[in-house]
Amino acid sequence: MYSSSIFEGNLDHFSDQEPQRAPIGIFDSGVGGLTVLRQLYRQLPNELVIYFGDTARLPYGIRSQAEILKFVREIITWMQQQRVKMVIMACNTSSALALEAVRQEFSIPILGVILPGAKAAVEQGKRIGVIATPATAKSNAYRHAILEIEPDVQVWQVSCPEFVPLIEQNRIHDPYTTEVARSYLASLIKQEIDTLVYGCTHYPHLAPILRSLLPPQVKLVDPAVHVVAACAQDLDLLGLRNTHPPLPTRFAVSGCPQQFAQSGMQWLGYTPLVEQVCFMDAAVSQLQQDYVGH
Ligand SMILES: N[C@H](CCC(=O)O)C(=O)O
Repeated sequence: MYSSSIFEGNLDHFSDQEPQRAPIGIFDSGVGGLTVLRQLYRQLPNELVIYFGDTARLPYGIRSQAEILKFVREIITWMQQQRVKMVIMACNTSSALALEAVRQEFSIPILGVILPGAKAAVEQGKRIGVIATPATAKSNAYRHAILEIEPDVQVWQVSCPEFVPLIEQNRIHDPYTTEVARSYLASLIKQEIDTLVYGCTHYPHLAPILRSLLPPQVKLVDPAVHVVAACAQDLDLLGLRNTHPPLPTRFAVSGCPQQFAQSGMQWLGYTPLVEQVCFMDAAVSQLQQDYVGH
């Protein structure tokens, strides 16, 4: 399982003089991973972070496993070149479809969000709903992880294809988003769930809407909280926790930096400085998006 898998790789990567000072790499398709970054600021305020958003190729949730695996390999290779000490996949879709494969391929510790989220869910309830991207729901990753930890619970998963585009387009306060959320939650409310897992890192951005639609007794589980707690534990185990004062987070995207800076601002409380990283394939996706947009 996940904690022990960290020690399976070789740790040559950490032979730098002060490996504790190396950054943690966090990635997502877009602004979803900022929900994980916010947790990292709360729980591990001394850590330096490199955040990557693959905005030229989002949404990930409608991609095939082969595509996700290719993207994730590219991102982790780039992060290794930036000499990160650990990677957090702040993306459920990547964690569901690519985590196991890349853990075999890279020596660097890589954390996914699904197992920490599943562990937290079974501590909270017995009738567990999971809202997720189409790819994550189809993979059954949450169902399997939850039932492996606790077979004596029930799990319902709902695929929510419209959420990520609405969040990325800054349409959270649009009444249409509330209507979409109402329809996605209907079957879960009917099943009388007692716990709801955010099975996509974008969804905590919708917390006020989801909270207002759910019965008050339903507990919300945000895997971001728990993956960062696991990260803290693993940094301690590896002797990699940074105790020096923090440096500013470095942000990079494959798409338009200005757009990310603008939408990221509302979640971060400051305007991030964003650079562009060019992966060949992502550049082609961006050109296609630009072309469709004109
Ligand atoms: N935020 C990601 C990706 C969503 C997407 O791009 O579809 C996730 O947790 O699944």
